[in-house]
Amino acid sequence: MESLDSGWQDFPAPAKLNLFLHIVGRRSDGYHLLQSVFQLIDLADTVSLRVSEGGEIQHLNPLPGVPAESDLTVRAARLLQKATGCSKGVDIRVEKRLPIGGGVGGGSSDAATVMLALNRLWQLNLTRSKLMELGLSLGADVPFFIFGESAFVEGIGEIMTSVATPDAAFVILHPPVHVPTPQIFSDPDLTRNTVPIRVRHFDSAVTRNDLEYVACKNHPEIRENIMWLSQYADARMTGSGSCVFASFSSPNEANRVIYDLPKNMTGYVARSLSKHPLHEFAE
Ligand SMILES: C[C@](O)(CO)[C@H](O)COP(=O)(O)OP(=O)(O)OC[C@H]1O[C@@H](n2ccc(N)nc2=O)[C@H](O)[C@@H]1O
Ligand SMILES: Nc1ncnc2c1ncn2[C@@H]1O[C@H](COP(=O)(O)OP(=O)(O)OP(=O)(O)O)[C@@H](O)[C@H]1O
Repeated sequence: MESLDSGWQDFPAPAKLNLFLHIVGRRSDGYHLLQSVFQLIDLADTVSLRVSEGGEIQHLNPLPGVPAESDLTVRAARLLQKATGCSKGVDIRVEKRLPIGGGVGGGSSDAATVMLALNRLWQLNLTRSKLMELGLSLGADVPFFIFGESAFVEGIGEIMTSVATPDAAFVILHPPVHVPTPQIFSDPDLTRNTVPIRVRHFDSAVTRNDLEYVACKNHPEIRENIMWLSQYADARMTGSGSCVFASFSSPNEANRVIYDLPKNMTGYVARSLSKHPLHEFAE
């Protein structure tokens, strides 16, 4: 949340891991009903914003292959303008660290950060629940980042309950494949009938990621990364992939795993975050 003389301010957009992800049904519109524990981690993009007068929204460094108009940060700012009639504008830059299409929610988190930050910078005073409701139209994970703490998530991603998760260090591996989320959800081999969990908690022994089988079937590199990491701890995929992760009790332990990483693999160490850094930007 650094403020620079030029009017630019920096805001973090942290990633998430799905500690487990069960598909428990499908709605008539094709969207899937899930149960998941979402965990915030301290690996983050940086979103820089500069408020302008006159209402224009500009993305100054769009991602390769993502036109500014379809970037989730621009869409988030436009959505807030439309919902509130705010006449101010904003210039946007994003320093991307989170792997795109990695299942760590990078695009959704960038969008949530723009919404939380503009709620303050444009003095909109929207409530957290209103921001969550608006954010759902941008992506299924946006409400979680606005909620801003570890959560047991249900529905298509919009129903959440705060849940305590242990402090942990994670090793996250990024197999070199891009997994389009719609491709995974539309695969005929996806199981959609996991029996719903009744107790809202996380137990790695009785949970899994239901999207993992289909993702590994289409992208063997994901299976290879899971196998490698499984030498050290229970390893599984996050979201619709491609990233896979395992949990360790200390950053030292996680760093030792990264030390062993073969040269052709990419990995990061991250720590659990108990609250989103911008949590206080909405009530
Ligand atoms: C599976 C998760 O990664 C868990 O974190 C997310 O819920 C996916 O979120 P996302 O990548 O932001 O996906 P969205 O942009 O909302 O949806 C992409 C596509 O995935 C499918 N989709 C997504 C979420 C959901 N609960 N059911 C679905 O069937 C839909 O075909 C949708 O068109
Ligand atoms: N700011 C943004 N950052 C990343 N991707 C964006 C952004 N805006 C739009 N996109 C589009 O969204 C797609 C999904 O990106 P993202 O990195 O959020 O996937 P993901 O980590 O798999 O998400 P999830 O965990 O929610 O499935 C990208 O392929 C890209 O086309």
